[in-house]
Amino acid sequence: MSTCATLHLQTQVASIVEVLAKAAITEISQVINEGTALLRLEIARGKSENDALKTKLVRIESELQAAWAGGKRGAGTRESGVEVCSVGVRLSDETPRAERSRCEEEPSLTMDRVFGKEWVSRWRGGELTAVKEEDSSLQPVCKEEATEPAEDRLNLFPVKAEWFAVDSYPQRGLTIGKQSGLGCDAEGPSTEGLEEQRSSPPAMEGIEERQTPPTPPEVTHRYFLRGVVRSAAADWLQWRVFFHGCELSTSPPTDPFLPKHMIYGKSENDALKTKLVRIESELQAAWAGGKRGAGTRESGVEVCSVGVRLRDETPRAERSRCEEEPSLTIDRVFGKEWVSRWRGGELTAVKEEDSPLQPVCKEEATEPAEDRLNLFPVKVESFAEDSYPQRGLTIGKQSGLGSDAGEGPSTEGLEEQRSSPPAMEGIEERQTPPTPPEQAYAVKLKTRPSTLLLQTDMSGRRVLVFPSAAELGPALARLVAARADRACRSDRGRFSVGVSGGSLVAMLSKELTALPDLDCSRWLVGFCDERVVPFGDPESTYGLYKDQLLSKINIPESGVLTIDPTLPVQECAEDYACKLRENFPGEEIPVFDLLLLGMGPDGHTCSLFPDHPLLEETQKTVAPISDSPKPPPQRVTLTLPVVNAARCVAFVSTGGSKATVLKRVLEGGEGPVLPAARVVPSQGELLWLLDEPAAASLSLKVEKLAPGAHI
Ligand SMILES: O=C(O)[C@H](O)[C@@H](O)[C@H](O)[C@H](O)COP(=O)(O)O
Repeated sequence: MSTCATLHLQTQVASIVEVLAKAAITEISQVINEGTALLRLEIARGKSENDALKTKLVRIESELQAAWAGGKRGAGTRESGVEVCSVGVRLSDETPRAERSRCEEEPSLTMDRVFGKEWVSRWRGGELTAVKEEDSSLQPVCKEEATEPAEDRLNLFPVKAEWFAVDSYPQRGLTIGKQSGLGCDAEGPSTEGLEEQRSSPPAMEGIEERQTPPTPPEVTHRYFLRGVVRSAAADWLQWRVFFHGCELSTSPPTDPFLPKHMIYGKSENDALKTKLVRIESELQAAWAGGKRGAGTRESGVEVCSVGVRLRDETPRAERSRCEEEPSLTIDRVFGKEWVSRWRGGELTAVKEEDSPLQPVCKEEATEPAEDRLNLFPVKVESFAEDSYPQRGLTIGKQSGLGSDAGEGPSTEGLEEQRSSPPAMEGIEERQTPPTPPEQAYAVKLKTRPSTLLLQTDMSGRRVLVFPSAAELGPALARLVAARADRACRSDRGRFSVGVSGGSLVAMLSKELTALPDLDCSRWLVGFCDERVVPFGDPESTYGLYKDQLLSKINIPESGVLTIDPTLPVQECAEDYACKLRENFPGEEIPVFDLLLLGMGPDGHTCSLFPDHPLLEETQKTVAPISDSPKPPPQRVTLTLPVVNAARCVAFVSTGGSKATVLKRVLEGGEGPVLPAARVVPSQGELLWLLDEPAAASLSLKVEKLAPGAHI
């Protein structure tokens, strides 16, 4: 080609390229402008969302603040002016000066174990000074006077401080609470020197404080346009155009022209969202976990000073959770430790100091309101067998619950009360004197707002009497079905029940199979004891249940834990214990939801017989016995540690032949404690279902259920 033609061609190509370049640049700048406009819109939206998030955060946090400040409604006494809160003591206007200074002096430490979470809080002078959750160390908390305008404040009160190891900090959310991030080391917050930290927020070594927002990653200023530009005018034409010195990153455009803080706004936005989610879940957890006021109205669960109380609007799921997981609240106030257990919103047991947990059951209040004393978990001494007559109940006024002037609840005098039963003014004593230990005896307390009937047999025991076995049977079946429903709805998702032999087999089988729609698909049935005989032997408890019950309900084969009767009795017990371990994973002692026990005329239960060494077994969960006084001689049996670990133990005993032994088991008497009287669940409920002939000799207070009533 001649030079002239070449030049001409080059000119043409140059002019074409120039035209295209201009078109491309126009196109690109239009795209950038649109993109920028979109980004600006996005940022503006993000900013407004930011602001909304901050506003919501401040509100949520103030709600949490209120919750914390609100503590749990006290079970304290009006007179003392000191109200015990869930997380400490709070002073009211009428708190006497002496009391106020005492509160200032003695930090109250409250440890709440509610729904498996341990919340420890320390208060001084009515102010929350430190909190901790689970095994993190106590987080000091000081509430700085807010200096920033409200909408900019990130947090104002003690929330569970998330501690970031230094290397993880930049990737994770915000440090919660500048105030609560007080001094931390690699293991998390230290608590020594809390006092000086109250003066000023200490350096958070290891965690950079957020003086200024972290700068966003450098945005590359080099713009390389790499890509395929589809020219609007010429769809058919695809050009690959490279402009040196002008490269646009191929990642989503980070507009270089936007002010930095607007880009930062997005990451802050995300961080705020993260924090908000956490705070809200904290709030939910706190409410559900039993911190009054820290929850949401929806959860409907309000924590009282010693536990959780259900409200009408408490959602069913929350209600069952409260019923399922007894909340145990340990309040250390004025140097005293009050432990209270609540289940289903009702106070089921209290104890003070190192005395064992005392059961509490509530009768409907009968006295007129004005002459009732205050509701307060009373200190009830548990009586050792030999000391019982010498020690009285420390109840009501004597234990300083109705406090005297200004001194607040006093505990002096408790000691001398041990010497002689205190005068129980305003408290009706039982008509007949209570009888010696491991007895259930009840002293009627006049308290507000209800009459607490205290039984001191150290278990949440109830004695229910039915006119006859015919009425008892259906109530038993309803009890089993109700406990099964509750257990299946719990996070265990199944119902574990232990059944006994004897007359229980026929009653239970008849009544359970009479229930409509009984769903046993998630049941696990074990045997409280079993005879080591072939399953076809009429003495085999499993054999009887298989014929009368198990073959008639929808329980899977894997849902029945049987022994291997072909093994020698020792190995048989070990094999059965192994099956329990497999079916109660992680539980050193298997915890059954319900154990159904019978009691022999000699006071035996399971295959635990009077004066037998097996009564002292504390290590094994299943023990062999070869000398059973009740034939057949070879059996395996659950031991007392397993029986007493159950969430609920229900004895069923009917017939006049049991009357004498029942009186001894339930009301005590001469001689060693019988096996059935040794069933005192440590955490669970204890129910005795009797018919009137069996209860004929009892003088203790019993419950009589109306026909069809639920237990
Ligand atoms: O297999 C067993 O023998 C039982 O488990 C046993 O502990 C039974 O429950 C009592 O002996 C009461 O039996 P009655 O209810 O028949 O009196």
